[in-house]
Amino acid sequence: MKNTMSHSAECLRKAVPLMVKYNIAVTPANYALWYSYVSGNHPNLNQKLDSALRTYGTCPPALSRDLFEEFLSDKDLELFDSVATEISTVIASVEKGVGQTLNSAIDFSEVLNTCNQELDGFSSNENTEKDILEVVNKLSEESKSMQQTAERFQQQLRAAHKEISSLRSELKESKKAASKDGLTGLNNRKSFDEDLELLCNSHHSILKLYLTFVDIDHFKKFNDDFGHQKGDLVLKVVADRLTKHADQLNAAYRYGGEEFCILSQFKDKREAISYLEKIRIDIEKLALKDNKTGKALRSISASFGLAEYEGEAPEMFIERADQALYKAKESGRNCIIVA
Ligand SMILES: Nc1nc2c(ncn2[C@@H]2O[C@H](COP(=O)(O)OP(=O)(O)OP(=O)(O)O)[C@@H](O)[C@H]2O)c(=O)[nH]1
Repeated sequence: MKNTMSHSAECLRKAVPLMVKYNIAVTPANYALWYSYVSGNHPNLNQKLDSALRTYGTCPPALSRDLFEEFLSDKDLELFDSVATEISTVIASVEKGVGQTLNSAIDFSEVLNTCNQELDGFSSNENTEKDILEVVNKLSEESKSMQQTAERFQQQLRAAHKEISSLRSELKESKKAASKDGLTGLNNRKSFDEDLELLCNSHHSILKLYLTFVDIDHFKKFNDDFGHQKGDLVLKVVADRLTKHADQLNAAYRYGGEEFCILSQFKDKREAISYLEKIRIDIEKLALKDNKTGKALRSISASFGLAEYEGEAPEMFIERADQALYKAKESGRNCIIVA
């Protein structure tokens, strides 16, 4: 893969007309996808896109999403992001250069105007004076047109700069969205897998690493009695409780379905348990109401399975915390069990 700045800029430039041609929505995710297509980094991606274009004459949104997920790694997105940053920097420096040129053009024009005025009052040799005035007028005209061109150029650069800046912030947003759970807004399973791997591999802190599984009790019954939508509401309010207690050392995730998990760092198990106890009580105290009737819904509770990291593989760590959760359910639910 060619990795030069000009190659990257070329790819960015080529991506947009293709997206327009094939009627692709200009979202940051699609832009990154088509940037990748043009740069040819993933031959299989190109094959699949080409086949979609042959079949549908476009790439349907659902397929674009699948291709984005399948082919665009965080590394690709970082590369795309850094290309956008580089281009933005280049534009900024060119803009500065043009700004300076513009200023010198204005200076130049002023000098010429002054000369012009001085020459106006000069009358010793009419022919020479006329000649000089003509030259100065011509120079002055040229300087003005140079100034206009530079102004236009600067406007174009400003527009490009703005476009790249908003593209970068949108890309950041789309990356953020890719790491969050759509229903609860918590970190999603993908983020959990990444964070767990990272923490297990780099855990040398004086604090210990803990994993807790949190599972809502008798949730199936709640769904059955009040409907799936009310069930979703329960997931959201429980997620809110977890978020309320989250901080730099305690990150909460939706693991899947009605199951959540927390990656924490504490001095010891006692600290970890007292932290979880606060969350358990907060969930127990939730007073859910039916929005329409105002009637109180059934109270809810959650069970907790906690494991301290013992240097094992992440899967084993998960397994132990899961086992602890299983025991919490067996022990009557609404409690914390340590592996
Ligand atoms: N409303 C809603 N329900 C979900 C979602 N994901 C999973 N569920 C439901 O969560 C329920 C989980 O039920 P079970 O695993 O049997 O466990 P439980 O009823 O919570 O009982 P215990 O865990 O044994 O206390 C199932 O009925 C799933 O349909 C979701 O996103 N929204």
